[in-house]
Amino acid sequence: METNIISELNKHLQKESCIIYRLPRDGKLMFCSIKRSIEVTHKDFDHYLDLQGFFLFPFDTTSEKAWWFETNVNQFEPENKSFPKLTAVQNETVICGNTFETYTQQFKKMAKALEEETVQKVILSRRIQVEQNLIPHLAKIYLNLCRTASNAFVYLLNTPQTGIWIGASPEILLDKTDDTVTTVSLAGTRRVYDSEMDKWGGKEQEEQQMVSNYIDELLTRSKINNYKKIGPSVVKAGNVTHLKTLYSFPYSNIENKTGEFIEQLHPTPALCGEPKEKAMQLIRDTESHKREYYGGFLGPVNRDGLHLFVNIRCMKTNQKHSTIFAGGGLTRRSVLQEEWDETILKSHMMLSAIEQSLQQSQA
Ligand SMILES: C=C(O[C@H]1C=CC=C(C(=O)O)[C@@H]1O)C(=O)O
Repeated sequence: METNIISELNKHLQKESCIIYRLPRDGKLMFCSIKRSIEVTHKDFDHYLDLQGFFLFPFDTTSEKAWWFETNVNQFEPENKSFPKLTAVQNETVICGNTFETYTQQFKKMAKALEEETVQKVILSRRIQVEQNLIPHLAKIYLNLCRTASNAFVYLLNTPQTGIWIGASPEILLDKTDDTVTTVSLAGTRRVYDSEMDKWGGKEQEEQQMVSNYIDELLTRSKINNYKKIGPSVVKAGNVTHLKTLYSFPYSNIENKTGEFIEQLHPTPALCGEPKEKAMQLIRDTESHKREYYGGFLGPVNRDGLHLFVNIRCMKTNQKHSTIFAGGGLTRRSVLQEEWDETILKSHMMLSAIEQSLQQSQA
């Protein structure tokens, strides 16, 4: 059966452009062919809400384009949904990326801005490169991600405009199902094995609280008073856990102004920082890479719903190499080595999926 899915995936990947996605906790793989690619902005966002398509927005709309892809969608339901567990990464020698020295300099620059209270929180990200052509293995990598990250939105996107991206995001940006809108405040990271609430330190609770405060303020400013808030609770995302607060409110609050609302919501302090503009500038001045679509958002839309996820735990790939993006929230309480280790931890789900697929290909 698995060979079947892999050959379906490979067939689909032969196309010049395509998108494959699986919604969280869903057994169905959605295969989308792209009929049209249209450059969009937040302003014309609502125009596309009744059509069948897929949005892709970058982290920073001043440096990359945002897209709406009109799609034809076919559903594929694999029979075997009980996926085995992945092995841990064994061969770390294939990887390289920002050195610890570069990361240290960037951390120090951000720590100074935190110390001087220019910002209260800022996200420092880095890239981890795999020096290998992973394109022949993408179908297997994708399935391996579906196995490990059952709570995540798992996608694979290939378009001439954006290149190939693959990821398994645990973070909803905005979901609209049956006239209810959901968003989340997700932040703070720990290994899966120490996931009980009382093990969470002040730094993680504080950084997640900053995201919640930001959402609370936005909802109040937008005069959305009838919202429900649940959490924070501990949620699992592959090999890590996060703190999550769930927000929901009736769609009527943002009807005809969903794009405008999203423009204010994204990027939250889970990906940018607090205050937003200063954190954004600090990221532009400090990181030596462009985030491109990492930290942006993406997901399908049609008349029945809108499912947007923040593009984290993702990788961009081409025939020469692949780049995994991983970041973490810095506050005044951040410790250099712990933040560096956290980026390694966050990249492990993708690295394990790669490693496993390479082993499967050799077997
Ligand atoms: C920025 C990332 O994660 C965000 C989401 C959850 C927890 C995070 C944290 O603990 O720092 C980040 O805010 C990433 O995975 O690259």
